[in-house]
Amino acid sequence: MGLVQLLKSQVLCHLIMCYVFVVSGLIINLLQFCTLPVWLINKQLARRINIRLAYCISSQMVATLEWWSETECTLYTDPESFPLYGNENAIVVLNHSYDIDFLCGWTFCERFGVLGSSKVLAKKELSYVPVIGWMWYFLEIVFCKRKWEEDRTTVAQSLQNLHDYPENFWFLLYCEGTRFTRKKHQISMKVAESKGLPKLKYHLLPRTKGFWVTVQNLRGKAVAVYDATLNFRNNETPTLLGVMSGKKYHADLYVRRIPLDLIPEDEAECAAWLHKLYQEKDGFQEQYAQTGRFPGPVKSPPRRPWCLINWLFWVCLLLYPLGLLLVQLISSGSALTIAVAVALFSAASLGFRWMIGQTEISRGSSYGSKAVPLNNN
Ligand SMILES: CC/C=C\C/C=C\C/C=C\C/C=C\C/C=C\C/C=C\CCC(=O)SCCNC(=O)CCNC(=O)[C@H](O)C(C)(C)COP(=O)(O)OP(=O)(O)OC[C@H]1O[C@@H](n2cnc3c(N)ncnc32)[C@H](O)[C@@H]1OP(=O)(O)O
Ligand SMILES: CCCCCCCC/C=C\CCCCCCCC(=O)OC[C@@H](O)COP(=O)(O)O
Repeated sequence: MGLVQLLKSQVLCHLIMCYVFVVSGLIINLLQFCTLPVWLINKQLARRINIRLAYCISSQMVATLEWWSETECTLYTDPESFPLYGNENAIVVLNHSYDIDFLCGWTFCERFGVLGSSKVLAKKELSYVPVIGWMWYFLEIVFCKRKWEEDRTTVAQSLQNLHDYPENFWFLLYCEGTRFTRKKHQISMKVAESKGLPKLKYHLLPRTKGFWVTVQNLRGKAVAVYDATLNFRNNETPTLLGVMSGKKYHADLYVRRIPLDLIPEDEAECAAWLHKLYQEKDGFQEQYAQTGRFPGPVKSPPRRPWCLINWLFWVCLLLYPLGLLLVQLISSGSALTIAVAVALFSAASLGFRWMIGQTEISRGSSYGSKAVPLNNN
């Protein structure tokens, strides 16, 4: 292990990264809060400001992946679709199998210039996570309780609000509804069996209602569905802590562009269409397992320097006051002050660990791990 690699793997280094991320994030959250009066006067201006403020937060995590861990992100896609990415509104359907699949998604958003405006159908619990969850509130992210009776109206309304959104966005849908685990897979395959659907090897059975409601409510705004299938080379199981420790991963993403007009409007037909899509995705994963690559040519966009520049800006801005504080603390010589500082430091470390834990499948929810009574209508 080289010296730089050794440095990157140090806990102290991770704590400093978390400190910069959280403190800059809270400053940005506060700035976002200050845009509320602008909403009343000029909603589109407020949205544009929030897109840029959100970029300052999410791009820090992208910079960690691209510049700190130097993870390689390869895109498999057809050259005709490539020029359209980033220049239109689209719904992205992605498999939910890795701790950092969202971060790989963000990396592609960054490379195609839609990181600040990118959206997702997210579980409500994430809206309470400081920095990211609070940022999402101002970005008009669509939250769901994963209780259809409650979600059907709120999700549709939030999607309708996006019709006059001023900048291009990608709307991410994890149709599996939760992250892949062996147990959740077994249960969802029992559901598939009871519904007479073919089994999937690499995916959970997709939940179709969120997809249908999204497609129906974004018609006229989004023009395509991007079917995105992610995998990692050499059976890598990437984690956020691994990325922060400077581990280099190799992500491969296969994207097919499907015009939205081709997706059926009728709910049952749309559900059948999505099930078929997941069977195809399963086939792509099987091909990847056999050959180590997805179909089609490779057309990877290069990483851009902006997220690194933003990150360095916040590092420089926030490390100086931290250094000053430490010097003052030590020179004060007061045992009580030092004890309080140690307690605060420990509490902050636990808070950082909790935030990182939100990305970990091993700490995921129990959603999808219990057999739900089937509605055989
Ligand atoms: C060029 C490059 C291209 C692309 C780059 C890639 C990506 C970049 C794009 C954008 C990035 C943007 C942001 C990313 C940043 C961060 C994202 C981070 C995280 C957020 C992710 C989440 O929070 S995922 C969880 C929330 N989302 C969802 O759940 C969506 C999917 N769910 C649904 O659609 C659901 O239907 C629902 C939520 C709307 C409602 O859920 P509910 O449970 O109430 O109802 P269901 O209809 O799903 O359930 C009842 C039916 O399901 C059957 N059933 C029962 N048990 C199971 C089971 N175990 N598995 C499957 N199905 C089951 C049951 O039988 C019922 O069936 P019916 O036939 O009666 O419908
Ligand atoms: C610059 C370095 C910064 C390092 C510090 C980062 C601290 C982490 C900050 C925020 C973490 C929140 C990220 C939210 C994204 C979580 C994505 C996710 O995958 O959610 C799970 C959800 O789909 C399904 O949940 P379950 O599988 O049902 O449970």
